[in-house]
Amino acid sequence: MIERNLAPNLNIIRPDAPEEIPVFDLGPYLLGEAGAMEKLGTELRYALENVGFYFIVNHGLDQALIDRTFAAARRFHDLPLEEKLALKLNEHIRGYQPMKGAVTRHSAVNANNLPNVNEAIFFGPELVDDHPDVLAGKPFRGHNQWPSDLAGFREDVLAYTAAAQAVGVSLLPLYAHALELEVDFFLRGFKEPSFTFRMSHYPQTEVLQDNEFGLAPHSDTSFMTLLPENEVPGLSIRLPNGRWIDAPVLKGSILVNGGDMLRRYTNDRFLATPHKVVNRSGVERYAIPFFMDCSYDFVMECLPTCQSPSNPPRYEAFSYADYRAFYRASNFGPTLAATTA
Ligand SMILES: O=C(O)CCC(=O)C(=O)O
Ligand SMILES: [Fe+2]
Repeated sequence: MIERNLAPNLNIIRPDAPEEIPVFDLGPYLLGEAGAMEKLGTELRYALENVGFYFIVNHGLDQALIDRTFAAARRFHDLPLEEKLALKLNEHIRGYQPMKGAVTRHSAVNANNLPNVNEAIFFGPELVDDHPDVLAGKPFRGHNQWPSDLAGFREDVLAYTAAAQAVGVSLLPLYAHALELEVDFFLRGFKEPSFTFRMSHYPQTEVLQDNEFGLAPHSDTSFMTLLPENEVPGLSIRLPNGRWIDAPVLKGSILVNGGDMLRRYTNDRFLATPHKVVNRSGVERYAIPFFMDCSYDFVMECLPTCQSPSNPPRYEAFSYADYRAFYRASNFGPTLAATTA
């Protein structure tokens, strides 16, 4: 059972916390240069203990594929509403969530009460019809819903999610080093990563009500979120010193952050830093965050290097499905669907 202790460390404002989001060049590490893994891993520890966000550059994800995926998000959201509504979000977090279709109630930093001014379509791992989990009706293990009439869309989404997953997995040895664990520690738990891939559309909005956002202040649920650089601004981040900053723009980068599953797994050692979106750019904004988690059946037990007799585990062991079910229940509003990622 997951208890409702949502995010204690978010309430602690640390005036001394850094204001900069670190930038990591993955080039030498991906080439296997001696010492590169240890150096980056140590820097990653600092980033996740003190900021909760970092940029990666030279990450190996093809920019043409990123561009095509942004274009695919636009093409999807340009479809007539009836076609999108035919793919209505199902209980497995796959499908279309209409504009203002969800309230982010699950937030430790703001009392959100108005629906988010965005629409989105969600995908998860593509499972074959006779996958044992599908046949068994396991939660969050259903089918993706694809638009019938959008040439190349499915191929682009599948190529992008495979590529983003490869980037996420390539970072896992750094997380292991950061947490003083054997280098392949997380690779074992992430053999078949769970993920949610979200393609969001934020219409440009000049006038917002009080407490209304494109996406209200929230922390992600994920172990790791990968967000490719967006040419349209709108994302801001609440740093651990309590200050909101606009996310810096860094050409060709991917912004990575930790969510609540990482925070719980690390006994609150690594941050799940809140962020929000408001699109006042004057143009339509699209975003393609990839939320990556461990294998479906893996159980996250408080990491050995994140506990001690004076710092015992604060959370019971949990699986991806346990956390998603808890999140859905705690985020569910009386009339509106829960937000999903
Ligand atoms: O739109 C963005 O830039 C960020 C989106 C986000 O934070 C989310 O979908 O969880
Ligand atoms: Fe987010």
